[in-house]
Amino acid sequence: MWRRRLGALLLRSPPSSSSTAASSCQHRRRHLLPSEEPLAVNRLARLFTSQAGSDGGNSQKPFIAFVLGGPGSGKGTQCTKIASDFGFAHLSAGDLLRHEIASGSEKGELILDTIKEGRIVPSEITVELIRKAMETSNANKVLIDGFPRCEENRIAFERIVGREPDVVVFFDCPEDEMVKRLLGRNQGRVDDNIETIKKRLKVFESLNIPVIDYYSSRGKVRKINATGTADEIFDAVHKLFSSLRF
Ligand SMILES: Nc1ncnc2c1ncn2[C@@H]1O[C@H](COP(=O)(O)OP(=O)(O)O)[C@@H](O)[C@H]1O
Ligand SMILES: Nc1ccn([C@@H]2O[C@H](COP(=O)(O)OP(=O)(O)O)[C@@H](O)[C@H]2O)c(=O)n1
Ligand SMILES: [Mg+2]
Repeated sequence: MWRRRLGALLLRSPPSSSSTAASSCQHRRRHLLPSEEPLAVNRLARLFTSQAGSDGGNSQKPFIAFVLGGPGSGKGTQCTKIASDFGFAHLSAGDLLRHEIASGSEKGELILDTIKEGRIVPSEITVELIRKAMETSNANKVLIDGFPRCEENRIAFERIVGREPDVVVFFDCPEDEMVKRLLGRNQGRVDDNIETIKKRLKVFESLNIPVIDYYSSRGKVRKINATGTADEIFDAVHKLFSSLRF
């Protein structure tokens, strides 16, 4: 129901890498046997179970809000405001990946190439970065911004953590507005150019919308109209977070 056709601009572009992007995520969707679980994912499970209380566990688990929306929909902008007003830790998957590139780690080259192409980085890399960031922040309320980006991301997280996020906030924004914002972002990002933006929008439609649809069917999604000024949008966001129990 939230699927929107690409604008005329995007329809004219050849689907050069969307199929590559899809297969990169879907290629990794095979269910692993327990003995095959990536180390990072095992560690993530331990992080969550070790925070469980003596009541069987639920009271001390962090409240988790996944924050989703197309590229340029305003996820980062709104997360900063939510963190400030409601005391959430803000973990941006994209920022964590960019820091990994900047750190000069051996995974950096793969991450950089993937981001330049607008594709999805393998889940074990992203989940490990999120795990470390959660461990460091030790927060009891967490915004996870830009994750899960595809079914592989979602399955890796939920299967190991053993529960769903408490809420999924979806910033719904028209594509022409997202393109305009990204081209004006001016942060020197390697993926904020029109060619990569077209690919990212296609990846959002083909891989991320299904995740949003999945959580919608589970009653988890709170859709926010992401047009208007950042402050106008935050009015709606503020109302939403004021209504949540965390
Ligand atoms: N409501 C808005 N109206 C206009 N520009 C916005 C709005 N919200 C954010 N922006 C700008 O659009 C760009 C993308 O916003 P950002 O929060 O980084 O989105 P995302 O994290 O979803 O890609 C940034 O330059 C930001 O300052
Ligand atoms: N869960 C994630 C999040 C981001 N990424 C990569 O990082 C890029 C930038 O993500 P981002 O969340 O910072 O981008 P925006 O939607 O905020 O513009 C994405 O286009 C992907 O290439 C990923 O592979 N997996
Ligand atoms: Mg962002």
